[in-house]
Amino acid sequence: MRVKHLSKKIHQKEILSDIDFEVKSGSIVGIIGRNGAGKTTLLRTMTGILNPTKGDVLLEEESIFKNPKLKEYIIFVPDSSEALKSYSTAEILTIYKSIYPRFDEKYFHELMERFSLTSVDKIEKYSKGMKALFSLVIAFSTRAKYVILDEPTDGLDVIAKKQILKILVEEVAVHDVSIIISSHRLDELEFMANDIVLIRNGKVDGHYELDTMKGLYKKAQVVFQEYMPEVFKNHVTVLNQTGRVYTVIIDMNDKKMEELLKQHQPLLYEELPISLEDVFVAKLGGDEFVS
Ligand SMILES: Nc1ncnc2c1ncn2[C@@H]1O[C@H](COP(=O)(O)OP(=O)(O)OP(=O)(O)O)[C@@H](O)[C@H]1O
Repeated sequence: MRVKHLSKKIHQKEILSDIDFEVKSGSIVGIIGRNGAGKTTLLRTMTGILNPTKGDVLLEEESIFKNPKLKEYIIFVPDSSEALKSYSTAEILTIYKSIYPRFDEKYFHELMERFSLTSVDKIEKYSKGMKALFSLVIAFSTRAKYVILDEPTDGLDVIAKKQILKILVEEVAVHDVSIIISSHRLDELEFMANDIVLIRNGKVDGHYELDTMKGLYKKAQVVFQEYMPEVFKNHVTVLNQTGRVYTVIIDMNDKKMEELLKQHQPLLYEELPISLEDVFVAKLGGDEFVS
């Protein structure tokens, strides 16, 4: 799937601007960014629910807007299943079977059984976790090649989250599905995403392979004789300070760092494993970050 120079205006306000990236087949792409960055608008446009103001979404070089039949290969799971709450499981099954010609009913029943989901006369009878699982059961039963998920584990307990993460990884491995997932849970994305697209103010701020992204920064614990010299502070992102012990993120492209370390001779300099969340904070700037 190629998102090609996509822009979207809503009420004259530019929400997305020249978004351009590719989703490789059989990969998991994490869409990250601060609240209001434009992630949901991007996902809704990639699914064909919203029309772009400019640009396109291509499947095998063909526009999903010019050839709407291609939308059968894409399914969007929004972050709340409120819309269908007064329908029964059987009614939802019928609706999706009519929209998705490759809907696999056998697989649907298999997944329902696997997640111990029983049929109900109204989806609102399901708990939040059961609704989230049911949405995924429907999504994967459509046999769509691209499954687009908005905050799939938001507000769920640990067990439900684990069940969801497991089915996502399995679907990619076994059925070669591609998953595009917007999440504030960077720890979860870190566990499964191949690529990360960082959205900032409606623009792509970076598209990285996860491992490459982590290689751009180093995390370290540093202790100085006195407090951290100001010049040093200007070159790092301080994540935490306890007394004279600082946990910092260092930009690997900052050539001045090596020199500063030699010059100021910290009493202790110890590298720590870096997480996606650390990189996010470093990129979007310390306390500017709101999860
Ligand atoms: N229908 C709409 N009318 C007006 N403004 C909108 C509409 N939909 C989205 N926006 C605006 O577009 C911007 C991006 O919203 P969007 O929901 O895409 O962000 P997000 O990154 O998904 O945020 P969050 O992480 O909080 O869910 C926000 O400023 C929002 O107010």
